[in-house]
Amino acid sequence: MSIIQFPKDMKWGVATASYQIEGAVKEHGRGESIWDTFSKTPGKVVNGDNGDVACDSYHRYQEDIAIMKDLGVDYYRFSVAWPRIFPNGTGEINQEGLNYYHNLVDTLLENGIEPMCTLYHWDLPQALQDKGGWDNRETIEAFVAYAEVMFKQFEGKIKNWITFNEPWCVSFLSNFIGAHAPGFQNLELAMNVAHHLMIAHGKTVIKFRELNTTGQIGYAPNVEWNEPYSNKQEDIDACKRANAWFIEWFFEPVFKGTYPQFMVEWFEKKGARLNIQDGDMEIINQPIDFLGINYYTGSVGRFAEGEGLFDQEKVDKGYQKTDIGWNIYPEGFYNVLCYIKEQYGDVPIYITENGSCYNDEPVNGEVKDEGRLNYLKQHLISLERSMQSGVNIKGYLTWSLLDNFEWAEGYTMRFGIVHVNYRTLERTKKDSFYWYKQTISNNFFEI
Ligand SMILES: N=NNCCOCCOc1ccc(-c2cn(C[C@@H]3NC[C@@H](O)[C@H]3O)nn2)cc1
Repeated sequence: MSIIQFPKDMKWGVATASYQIEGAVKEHGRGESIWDTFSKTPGKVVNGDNGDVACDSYHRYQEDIAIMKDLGVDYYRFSVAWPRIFPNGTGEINQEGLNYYHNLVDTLLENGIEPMCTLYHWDLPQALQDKGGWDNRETIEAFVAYAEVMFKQFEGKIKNWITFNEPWCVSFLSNFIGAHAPGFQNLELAMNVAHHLMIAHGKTVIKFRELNTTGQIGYAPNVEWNEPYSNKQEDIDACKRANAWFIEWFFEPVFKGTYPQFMVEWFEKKGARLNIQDGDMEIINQPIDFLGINYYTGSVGRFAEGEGLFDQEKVDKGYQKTDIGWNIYPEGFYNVLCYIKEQYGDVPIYITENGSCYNDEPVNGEVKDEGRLNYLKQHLISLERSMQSGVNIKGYLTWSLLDNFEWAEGYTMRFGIVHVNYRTLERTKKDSFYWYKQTISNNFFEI
């Protein structure tokens, strides 16, 4: 029996997002988001599911906070629905929308739980999409104005701010692959969306500092790890490109003020060019207080001419998979964290999302989600290993507190440590909840 021990100042938490849990999409003046539109577009979401009700956390947040209090978390990472604050994206502020988040934050603080607030977790006001969305530079200014309202409203109450969740998903998954809202399939569009997101991030960090806002600010890229199948240079280069799509493309502008040239040239070969204007890179290159990292999976990859965007194919190594079909690859978690430290130094890191999809249902009031429990253990072992290797990990927040609307997969894929019955909205703590609760309390676990 051995023990995996975490440092005494380790922070533990859970994460959710507005469109995935809140519901109440027409309540108290909320405006439409691109996910309201996308989820109601036939064929975009499994079973035609949408976030109209979701987990109804808009009305049940006190119950959810009581569950978190029982869990013993330090942090609750949630996101604000921009369309609740600015129903049209800009212009008139919706006080009822602000009131909801004040009630949420006040209740968290009353229960000794620190809020970690994500300003953008994909629910762009539809009114802004109607004017080009993130492809339109005006959306950058609209976002900074929205962020400024939030900084001023929650000064001293929210001290942990994340500008953007998973800019890769917002740009490439949503505008090149087309699997998420708004669902375009244009590489150059996706690159310009990504660039505008990063400018909005930089301008928001500048605003945060100008206002002397109490607390810390960062962003939360999602990363994968592609391990070369062999030591052949073509396999190494192919995996470098695949990794850089998530890492260098979204890290270099922030940490170095440039885009990775080898990727710029690769995209140019594909006929896609960046539209960088004077001053853009200086704006993006703002020092941040922490880096959020979202990690789920990885794979072994090798060169395959003409395969995908990067002449790279995934190699099936027989890894076990979760119920959503993603490899269980804890070594990739260790590898990517060590790579980030090697490339970007000692930036404080919070794991802002790590979790797994297992669709176990309650039996006699219990949910025996052994797969999720094993995934958690394996990835926390990798996390502790990375800390022993000098990675500056400050905290770990698992995705997710609740089963919820998993985007294009709808309600068919469950990531929660708490089961949600979508008919009755009843919450049931899973075995993984009780294991995570014990791990948080002990700050260690046995294997
Ligand atoms: N890698 N190449 N893919 C090429 C082929 O893409 C097809 C689909 O791709 C993807 C890639 C990544 C994801 C994804 C989902 N989550 C989970 C959410 N994270 C934020 C939070 O809201 C969670 O719900 N994280 N990542 C989905 C689909």
